[in-house]
Amino acid sequence: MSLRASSSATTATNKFSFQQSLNPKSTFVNGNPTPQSHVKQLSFFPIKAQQFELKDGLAAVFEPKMSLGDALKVKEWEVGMYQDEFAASQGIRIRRRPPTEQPLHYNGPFEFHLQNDDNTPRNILEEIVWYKDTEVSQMKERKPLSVLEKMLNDAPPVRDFVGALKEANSRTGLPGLIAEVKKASPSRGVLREDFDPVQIAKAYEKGGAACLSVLTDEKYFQGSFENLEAIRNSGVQCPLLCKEFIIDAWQIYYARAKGADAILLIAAVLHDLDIKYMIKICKLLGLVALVEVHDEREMDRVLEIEGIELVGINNRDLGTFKVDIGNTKRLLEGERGQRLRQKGIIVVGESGLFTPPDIAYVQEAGVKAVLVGESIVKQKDPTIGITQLFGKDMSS
Ligand SMILES: O=C(O)c1ccccc1NCC(=O)[C@H](O)[C@H](O)COP(=O)(O)O
Repeated sequence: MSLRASSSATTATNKFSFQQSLNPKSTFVNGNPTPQSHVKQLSFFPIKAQQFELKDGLAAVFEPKMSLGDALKVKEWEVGMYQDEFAASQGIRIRRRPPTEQPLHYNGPFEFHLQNDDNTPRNILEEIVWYKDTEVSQMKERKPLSVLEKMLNDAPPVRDFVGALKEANSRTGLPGLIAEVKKASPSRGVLREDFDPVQIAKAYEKGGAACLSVLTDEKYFQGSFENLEAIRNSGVQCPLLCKEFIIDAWQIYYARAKGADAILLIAAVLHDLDIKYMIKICKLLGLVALVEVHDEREMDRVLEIEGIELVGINNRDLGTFKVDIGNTKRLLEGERGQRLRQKGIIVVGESGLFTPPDIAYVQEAGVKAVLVGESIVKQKDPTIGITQLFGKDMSS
């Protein structure tokens, strides 16, 4: 197998190699199983060929003479280096995985890890992403794409997420509601002890929610894909957003297989090439992506990407947990708001919405939909929670 490839990262290269990562055959190199971490890393950038400057100024490219194992190690190192560098060039501070492994230290019979800047997440979002990286690798091993293909054939048909939001907005004159089925969160702890996801979903639907957002992350939100599947099979008609930290295209296929109609892409975590590629996969599967931004720079990046139908403005800073609904207004002011309208993008106001004046404030700023969790999931009867949030019965 030739390891020679272009040394520059282009869209085409990424597309090709991403597809390679989705091919279950790529878990084998020369017939031998490849450690999953290598395959994942293989999926991004090609190995750089060694370039030598010749006397006449021409560059010659040589096939590196090294074992495949060594070549993969070099590649792993390169991928880690370039991925974060590339993301950083777009203002992304979240590192996809720890820059260095935690070295083991020995002291007599004890072994321990020393913490340093390179192996300690800078904030909760980075911690979630690092954990997700390991979790997804394990899930992919258990359910490679060949298995997912069969699950996808049996998946329920996709429902029109954007259509449901538009319909609710024109029917009520208020932003369409994406009601969040969330048991807990890192910032707020457990929101509801008696958490029955299907019962809550039914109560939301009865209260007039246009769509539902179902947390599937287990470690930090106490959610699950079983919850998503159970809601989808319960007779609830609302389209479903799989609220997950997506870092790998495999997760999109998995979400669809479990009944999702929409998925979340967080611009603070994903660089532009990832977002573009993942949107293509969504379109292939009939899903819509809610692309979430928190600041002007993320909004500007997203405005340059074609094919986006839904942009969420998160009022919560996922690094610091600070919530400010003024963020929605700030990001929709002036030219940005104008460009979003020209592109026909539906804007979703997310987080920290508790009262009818909050809803009026973000609606005034330009949102056509809102994503709400805490204020309605905590109510004894979430149906009444929705009526209180909007100040009117949203079901008719
Ligand atoms: O809410 C958190 O603590 C959190 C931490 C890290 C990543 C994401 C996080 N939350 C996701 C959300 O932003 C909310 O679930 C969603 O927008 C609803 O917010 P709310 O109505 O305030 O519950």
